[in-house]
Amino acid sequence: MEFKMEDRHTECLVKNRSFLCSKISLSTGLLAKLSESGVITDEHLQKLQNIERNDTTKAAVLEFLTEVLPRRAPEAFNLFLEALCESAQKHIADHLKKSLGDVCSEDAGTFERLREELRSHYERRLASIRPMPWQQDIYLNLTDVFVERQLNLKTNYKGDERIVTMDDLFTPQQTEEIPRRLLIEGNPGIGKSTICQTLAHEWGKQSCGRHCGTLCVHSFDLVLYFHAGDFIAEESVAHAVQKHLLPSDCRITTSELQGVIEAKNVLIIVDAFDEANAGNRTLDRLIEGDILRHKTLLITSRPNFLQNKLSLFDSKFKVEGYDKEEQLKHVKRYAAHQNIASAPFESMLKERSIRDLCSNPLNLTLLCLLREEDTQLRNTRTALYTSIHRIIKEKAAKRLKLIEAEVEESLLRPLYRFAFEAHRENKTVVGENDFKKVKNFQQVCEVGYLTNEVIISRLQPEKRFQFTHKTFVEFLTAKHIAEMDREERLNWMQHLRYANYHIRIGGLAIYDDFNESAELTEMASLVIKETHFSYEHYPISLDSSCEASHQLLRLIAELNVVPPELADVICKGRPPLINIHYYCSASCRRGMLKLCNLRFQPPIPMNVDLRDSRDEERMSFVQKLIKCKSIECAKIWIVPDDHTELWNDVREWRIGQANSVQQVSIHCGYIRGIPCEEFSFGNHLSELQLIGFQPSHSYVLEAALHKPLTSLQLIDCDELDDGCISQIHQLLRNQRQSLQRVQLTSPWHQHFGFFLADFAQMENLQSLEISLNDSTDEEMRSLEAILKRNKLSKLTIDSRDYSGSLYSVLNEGFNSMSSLRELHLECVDIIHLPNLRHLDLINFSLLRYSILNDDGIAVLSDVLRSWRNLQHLRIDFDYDVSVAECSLRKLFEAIAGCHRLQILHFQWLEMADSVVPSVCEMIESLKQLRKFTSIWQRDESLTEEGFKQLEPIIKRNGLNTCMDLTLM
Ligand SMILES: Nc1ncnc2c1ncn2[C@@H]1O[C@H](COP(=O)(O)OP(=O)(O)OP(=O)(O)O)[C@@H](O)[C@H]1O
Repeated sequence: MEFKMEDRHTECLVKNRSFLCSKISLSTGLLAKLSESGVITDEHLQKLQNIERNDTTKAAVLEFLTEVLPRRAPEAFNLFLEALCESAQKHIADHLKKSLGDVCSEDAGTFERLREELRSHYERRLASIRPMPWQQDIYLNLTDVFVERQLNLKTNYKGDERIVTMDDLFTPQQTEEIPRRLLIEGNPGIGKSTICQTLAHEWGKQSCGRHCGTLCVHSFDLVLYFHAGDFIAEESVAHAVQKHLLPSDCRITTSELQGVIEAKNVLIIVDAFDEANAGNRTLDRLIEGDILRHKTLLITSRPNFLQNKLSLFDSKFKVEGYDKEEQLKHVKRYAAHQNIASAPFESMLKERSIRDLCSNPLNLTLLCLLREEDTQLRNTRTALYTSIHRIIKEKAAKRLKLIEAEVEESLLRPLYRFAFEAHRENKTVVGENDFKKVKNFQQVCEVGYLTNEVIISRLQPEKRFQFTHKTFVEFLTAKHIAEMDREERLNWMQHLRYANYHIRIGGLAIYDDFNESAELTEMASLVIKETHFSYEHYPISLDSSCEASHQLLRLIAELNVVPPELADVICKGRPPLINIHYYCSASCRRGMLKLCNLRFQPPIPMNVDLRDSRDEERMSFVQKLIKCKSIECAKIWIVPDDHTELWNDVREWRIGQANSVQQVSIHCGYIRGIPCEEFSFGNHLSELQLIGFQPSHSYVLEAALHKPLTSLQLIDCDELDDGCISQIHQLLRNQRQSLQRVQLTSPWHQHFGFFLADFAQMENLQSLEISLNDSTDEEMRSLEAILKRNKLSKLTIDSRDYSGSLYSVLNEGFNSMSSLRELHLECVDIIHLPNLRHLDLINFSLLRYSILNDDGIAVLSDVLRSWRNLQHLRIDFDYDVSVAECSLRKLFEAIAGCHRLQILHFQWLEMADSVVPSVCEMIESLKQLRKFTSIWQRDESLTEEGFKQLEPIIKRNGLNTCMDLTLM
């Protein structure tokens, strides 16, 4: 890249050319200094030495003066003078300085003194960051923790932007001109001051050597670093320098300062325009170019304080929040600086409850400080937000020169109410009409939770305000809820929609601010009822998720102590089973641990799905559950990355041992190889579920051969080899008496019918799930025996090839299966199974690849009418077959008659506008329905009109809905 030297430097070199050619000695010392500071490259060096050797020193110096130096970075001139001084040619440097002085009449001595004074001031005073300015003892080393920022450069009035790095700050942008007035805008705590501080500090560190490739801060002779308030009551920049940047015994007069500032290439940095913009005459003149027009001025401000001065700026930048990479860099630098492991900080970035905060550098720094200082704080989100809120409040008090109580009373309370109202309408941006009602609104904004936004419409600018983070709206809302009176609060809670709706606001500050536990109990009962906390929850499956019933867990996670009355209410409403899913938040898990401290008799069984996350927090969570007396950690789901991890998990959690978890689900998909050490389960292993089992995992089965299994499940099982088959035969024979549940299923056309003879021997078999394909007559006879024994309560059959004999065995069997409550059929044509209507099912699924044409729907509608106790229904429609609307309507009518239905799941339902009314009627009549899912509406026959009719259903109180629709 070609650079252009400052004109006055070029002039000075031209004027002194013959002097320099005859006086300069290209000594090794000088050349070494020049290359050390980056003024010349190795190539230049060689060239100069060649010229000197083949011609004369004068010729080499001339080459340097005309071809090299003028094309280097602007600061190269000063570096050249420094190199002269340091290589015993100071007299030449002095001559040049004097000559420069002739050009611009400044006192070289004053400039040097001033520069040294400022450099050492910045180097020492700006070396650390103090995130909480009133707590001077908390500081971080700037160079160690600083994360390089990106800036959005506004490229036109419409708001188009381009990303540039900090190195490009002073590079000419739209025109060739070096920008003279620069503006950086950004939200509170986003890092504006830190950018200014870094620039001044960098400059203080003398030259940049070769590092800065462009017009960097080192190209300025002087950097003057101010807070906007420094100009108040100062008549000139020189006065402000004298008062705020120099020691009082420095003895440089303001007129000397004025001379230097005028003569030199100066950068004036002014931070926080928003904090001191009123009546700041000198600063205004500086911005307007009424004074020091040719000097570079960089101003920072929160957004939209300079609205009427925007045209004066050549470059306008915006700093935005950290992206993921910058967040990671921030926490890593922080940890390295504090000399501690970065893992806990990195996992903090993933914690859902605080993830929102992490994009703001101030909040992220506070989170790091809080996490390091007090691990307790991690335990409740309320405590964490309260700490941050306290810091923001103190910062506001300092900025606004008020005492904290005044900030709370006159600014924060109105803000809490304001947030509550915004939250109710699900807004983070508020318009003029909303804030006109609030007294002192401008000051309320300055606290730091709201930022000023101006939407430029061509006709008229519109003023709007935005909350910096959505989670803060929730926190502030909770503060308001805590201040409501009791009746108002209960009334508000009663009208909330709980299902499929995260009332996070409830999860914050409210409880700790209550003294009356009667009210707390009342509220908890309401939440238990509305979120179906006490209902039976279905065991975890791969696609199950954290739902509204966990709301209570998240609420108690926020309590420091659970009062006895509240504990009573929770014990009375205990659910028969609790699931902790992979997607549960840290707050669900903390709530669960609080629940462990209550006394449940008998203990509540719990399933925990850990999947592939082995972070410290989850590991210790499981350890605590295992030890807990009130909870029986029944089943654990793990997805080990390899055999070593599997071995570690089984050992660490003592899987299968008497006093630990005895049911396990292992996802074997990633496990390769065999552990070197012996692999074994404890002697009490009662349930083993293996997903993605392959013959290479047979050592896991081996370890279960002699355990008292009640349940063995091989799901998504690969083709078995002879060794595995005989191992399973042996296992089934060993456990013939104890096994109550077996599953051998595979989506890949596998046939496991050869185990049916073993199953037929099991007297206590209650649940059978199997994939069949091409069964032999003998196998069919075994199946018939199992069905007719009438012991099964659950049956799943998945067959690619329903031979006539399988249909007839099933259809016949249904006549005598009065114990069957759960039936799942895959790839079936239901018209061959009319005897279904003799069953008394609670849970029925017609799964994928089933044939569901108009005839099938007629049979299904018919059988549904006879299942009076049905609670759970899943229908996977056939996406290759279109069905008549009247058939669908009949089906919906039949479902509408299943009054006990709680969960309804449709897959691939073609929901056209015309069937929407009957879907609505169906759901309307299902009073007990609490979950309705309809996935993948492939056809585009649902219009916005139809969707509008569905809306009241989707939003029905107490109904958890999940609809995946495509609108036309
Ligand atoms: N680039 C960065 N690298 C590391 N930490 C940063 C960075 N920027 C900001 N921080 C952290 O965030 C805190 C707040 O940043 P800063 O004071 O610069 O924000 P601001 O935009 O000036 O805010 P306000 O408008 O409230 O004055 C700093 O004290 C520092 O701890």
